[in-house]
This record gives sequence, C-alpha cells and structure tokens, in this order.
Amino acid sequence: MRKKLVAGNWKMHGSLAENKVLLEALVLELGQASTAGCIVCAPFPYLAQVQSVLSGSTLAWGAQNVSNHAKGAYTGEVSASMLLDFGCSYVIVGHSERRALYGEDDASVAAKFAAAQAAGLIPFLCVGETLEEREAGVTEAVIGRQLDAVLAVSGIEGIGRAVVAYEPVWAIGTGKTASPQQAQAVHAFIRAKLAVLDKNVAASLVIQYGGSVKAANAAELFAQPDIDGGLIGGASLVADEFIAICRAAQG
Ligand SMILES: O=C[C@H](O)COP(=O)(O)O
Repeated sequence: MRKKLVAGNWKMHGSLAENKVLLEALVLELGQASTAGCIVCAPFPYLAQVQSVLSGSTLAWGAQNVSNHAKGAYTGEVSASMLLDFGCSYVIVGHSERRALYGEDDASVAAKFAAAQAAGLIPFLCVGETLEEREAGVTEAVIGRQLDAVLAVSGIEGIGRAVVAYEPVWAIGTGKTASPQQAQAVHAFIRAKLAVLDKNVAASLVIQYGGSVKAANAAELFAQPDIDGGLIGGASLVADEFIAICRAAQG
C-alpha cells in the first residue's frame, strides 16, 4: 500500500521569525513517529534553519529548485549536493511557476530531475495543464509530454524513485480546486500511462495533487484511489491548516 505524502511548498515566503513559529508548531503537532509523511520545502536561505528545527523529528525537508549541473561557474545556481549538505531529502522540479516564469522547458526539467537523483535527492516532479490546455481537451497530451521528457532521460526506473505531483495550473493559488473527480481522472491517467512501462512502479508511485488544497477539502481529495497526498502552497504557511492537511493524509 502506498504511503501518503504531504509537502508544503513555501514558495518565496517566510522570514527567520515567521519560520520559527511555524516550524516549532509543526514539530509539536506532527513531529512524532506516528505522523511521518510530512515535508517542508523552504527557500534556499532558510534551509539551515529548517534543518536545525526539524532535525530529530519525523518531518523531512527539501528545496524548491536545483541546478542541473553538479558544480561549476553557474552564478546564482544551487547544486543538489549543496541541498544534501543542509539535510534535504527532496526537491521540487518542474513547478509550473518555474516553467511559466523562468523559462524551464521539459528538457531542463528532465535534466534537473536527473541531477537531483544522481546526488541522492527525491524529486517531486510537477506536471499539469493550463486552463487553455484543459479547455482545448489536451490535458492528457500535455501531461504525457511532460512525463515523456523525464522518462527519456531517467527511464521508468527514475520515475520509480520520485514523487509525481499533478498540479493543474488553473488551480494553483486561485482558490479553484480541481474537483476530486477531475483530479482522480488525471491521476489515474498518469498511473495507467506508467503501468504500460512497469506495473510495479506505477502501482507504488506516490502521485500528489496540488492546487488550492486546504484543510476543508483535503480529506475528500485524499480519499480518491489514486491521490496519495498533496503538494500544498498557501495553506502550508498557516500552521493549523498544514497540520490539519497532514492529518487528513494520515486518515
Ligand atoms: O506547489 C504548490 C502548488 O503550487 C499549490 O499552491 P496553492 O496550494 O497555493 O494553490
């Protein structure tokens, strides 16, 4: 049986003071052995703080981006091995904000995915369609293309060592959550597509949903057979909300 995972993506939010309050609340409420499966993805400058507060708890942490290069003259970039130095287990790759705002295409996402795994990190591979793509009826084609780019570089074996996050772009930060049925349909498509390559990988792959998940809608989303938790943006910044979402994933 797949374990549900909930990851908070803080995006470009936080301060040392705010983070301290939030992280300490998470450790108090979620940091016990029985509540594993909760992850915090913080901005780079705060990873040392996250490591300091979460070490010794069952909470894991990660980053929101990574270089496709291992090291070298790449001003402003952060390598996967640097993330490991700060105790990261995970990194988000291919988030739609990076695809749309920073020109990350399928090939660069695939390269970052491979670099993360080569260093020992677990990527959250984000896939998802825009509203225009959904309305044009090409949702599955878009997500299939995004998955194929990673499969071409890392293979089904690589996907088997990752987490996939389905995030419809039209549901991110908009308050418009995909209905449980809409989300389930895409999750089932992803699992069926990968099952053609490897049934075992497809059956054990954790596929998260992301897009306006809140405490109020998390349980219904997570009850769908192919939804294995969530990638949470805004609600991950509010301790009570994130704690309730993590608890919803624990059933
Ligand atoms: O990575 C998280 C997603 O972009 C969802 O963000 P949101 O929960 O604020 O809609």
